[in-house]
Amino acid sequence: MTAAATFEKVEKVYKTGPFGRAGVPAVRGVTLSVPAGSVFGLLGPNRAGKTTLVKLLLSLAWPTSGTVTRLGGPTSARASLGRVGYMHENHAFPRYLSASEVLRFYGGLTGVPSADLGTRANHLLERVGLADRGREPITRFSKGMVQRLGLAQALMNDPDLLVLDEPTEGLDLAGRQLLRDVVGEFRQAGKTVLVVTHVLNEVEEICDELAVLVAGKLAYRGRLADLLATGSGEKKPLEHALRGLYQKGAAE
Ligand SMILES: Nc1ncnc2c1ncn2[C@@H]1O[C@H](COP(=O)(O)OP(=O)(O)OP(=O)(O)O)[C@@H](O)[C@H]1O
Repeated sequence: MTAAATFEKVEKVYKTGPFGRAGVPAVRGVTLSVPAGSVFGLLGPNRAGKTTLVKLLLSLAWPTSGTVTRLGGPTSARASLGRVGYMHENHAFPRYLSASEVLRFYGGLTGVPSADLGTRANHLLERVGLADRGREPITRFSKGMVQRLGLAQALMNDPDLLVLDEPTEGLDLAGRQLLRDVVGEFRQAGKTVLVVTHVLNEVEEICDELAVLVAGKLAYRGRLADLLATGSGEKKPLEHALRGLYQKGAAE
């Protein structure tokens, strides 16, 4: 099976302190493959290294050692970034832009031909329920509206790999359904979705496979169904299984 992303013996130590002499180990010896066509969850407690793995995948950071591949090539091959959509946890869109301008700006950055930017932006504004607000400055947007715009932005380049970081944060029920629909379309099209989340319902509803990081190390990699089986008989099987992994990982 081909992989949308691979991490091979990856270590990431952030340099801190005067002259970068101190180091924070964020990822410790992670070997992991995200199969193409899967809806893959990345879970772990706070500071586990989840965002760091995503940054390594998106060339926003570089491993201290080990190798990371994206869509079949090294992450240094920037062209493949044009096939990735990234819905950030905290969108920092330029506040002076309108929603439509945000989409056209980011679409341009990810290689959407300029002749297609307007049509694509209008289509996606409609898709995420913002068709009547496209000309408004986003300073007037609520948190949920910015989140919907973030989803539209991640879809501008019709990506093969969609990375969602805490995607349901701030979304109402209709917004969550929209997100599930989008993920369903990716699954049907044989495309890959990588979801970083703390929301367990979300994991149970959309993910096929998952990886659990604890203190920078891989604590579990496998099918959701198999992890759920380890917590079977419990009222909240996934929560029970994860709690066990988190405790074991923290003690190592
Ligand atoms: N730029 C940075 N410089 C120094 N340390 C960093 C940097 N970014 C992250 N870290 C540290 O790396 C570790 C892992 O952080 P990371 O953001 O990857 O975790 P996370 O699993 O995404 O956490 P959360 O669930 O809290 O968002 C933490 O100890 C964090 O303080």
